[in-house]
Amino acid sequence: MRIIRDYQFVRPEDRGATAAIGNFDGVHIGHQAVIDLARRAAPDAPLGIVTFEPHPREFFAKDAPPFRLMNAAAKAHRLEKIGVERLYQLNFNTGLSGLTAEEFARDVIAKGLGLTHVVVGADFCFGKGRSGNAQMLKEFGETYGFGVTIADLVTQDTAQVSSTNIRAALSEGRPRDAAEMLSHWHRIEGAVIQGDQRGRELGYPTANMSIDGLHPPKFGVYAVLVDVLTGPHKGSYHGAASIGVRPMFGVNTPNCESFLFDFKGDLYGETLSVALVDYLRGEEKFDGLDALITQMDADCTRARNILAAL
Ligand SMILES: Cc1cc2nc3c(=O)[nH]c(=O)nc-3n(C[C@H](O)[C@H](O)[C@H](O)COP(=O)(O)O)c2cc1C
Ligand SMILES: Nc1ncnc2c1ncn2[C@@H]1O[C@H](COP(=O)(O)OP(=O)(O)O)[C@@H](O)[C@H]1O
Repeated sequence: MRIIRDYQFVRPEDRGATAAIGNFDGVHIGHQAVIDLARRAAPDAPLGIVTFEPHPREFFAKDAPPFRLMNAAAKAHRLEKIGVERLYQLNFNTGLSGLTAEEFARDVIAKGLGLTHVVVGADFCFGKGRSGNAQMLKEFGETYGFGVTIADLVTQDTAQVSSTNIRAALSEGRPRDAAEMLSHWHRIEGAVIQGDQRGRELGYPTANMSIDGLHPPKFGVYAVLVDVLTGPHKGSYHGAASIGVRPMFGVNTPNCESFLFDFKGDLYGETLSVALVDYLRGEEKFDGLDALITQMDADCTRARNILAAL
């Protein structure tokens, strides 16, 4: 998969794609259905995605609480996994956000990216002030020479599959419900950073990751599948992770800390992808470290059993 960030200087081999347009936060089954339509609309053309970084909501409401299900790198990984060949990850700035609907259709889709076909969800809005809708895109396509497919919204058990419902499932500690809507585990992806070096003293070294900018799942302890994506320890591991603020130690910045079972080694700086499988319990403040360690032992036994049964 090639990532193209600037729509004004696109190489000839990156033009002529069929692409789905949207934010695709989570890449859930609704998104995948839209992407499939793009694939089927022109099976011989490269399959593309047009998306925006930062997410337009982050751009317009910089102080709003974090809501993203995945960062840009995690989204790119997921899209590559499902067969996307061109990721047009457009820089969402004053210039792009100021284009009218027609300018976006003409200058970005047609002239800039040279797309032959685009697919959007039925609720798609685009252009300055969200003034363009799916039907208008169809008309612009006729004028500027690209095909347009409007995808229906996908539903499951009557509830709409949406990034919003996935966020709600995660906030309520229901990662399996989120996974059902995603068709894959919800994952937190990023680099392993330094913590307080306390874990190793507890007998539980934990690989720490920032969750900055991400929608926070319910704070607490999870059974997790951990993929180490880089470095000498590349591979898949079972583990237990704690997401939250560590009330035992009075820390305020939330993060994600994973203990990998049957593993020893240095993970600092490596990229991890941590899949949330089951929520085990809330974060607690114990009377002493021994009580915390006893509880962590129990958490790990439970997590091992859950993960062995997958
Ligand atoms: C399975 C598991 C359960 C945990 N439970 C709690 C908890 O209930 N309360 C808490 O404050 N921290 C909890 N933690 C977080 C630990 O306190 C933290 O990983 C440890 O302090 C190491 O921090 P460090 O990586 O910054 O050195 C848990 C961690 C793991 C791996
Ligand atoms: N089984 C393991 N699970 C997670 N990390 C481990 C494990 N064994 C060794 N490590 C290493 O130890 C580091 C965590 O140790 P810890 O004392 O918790 O330090 P920190 O506070 O910096 O996270 C990890 O980042 C990783 O490099």
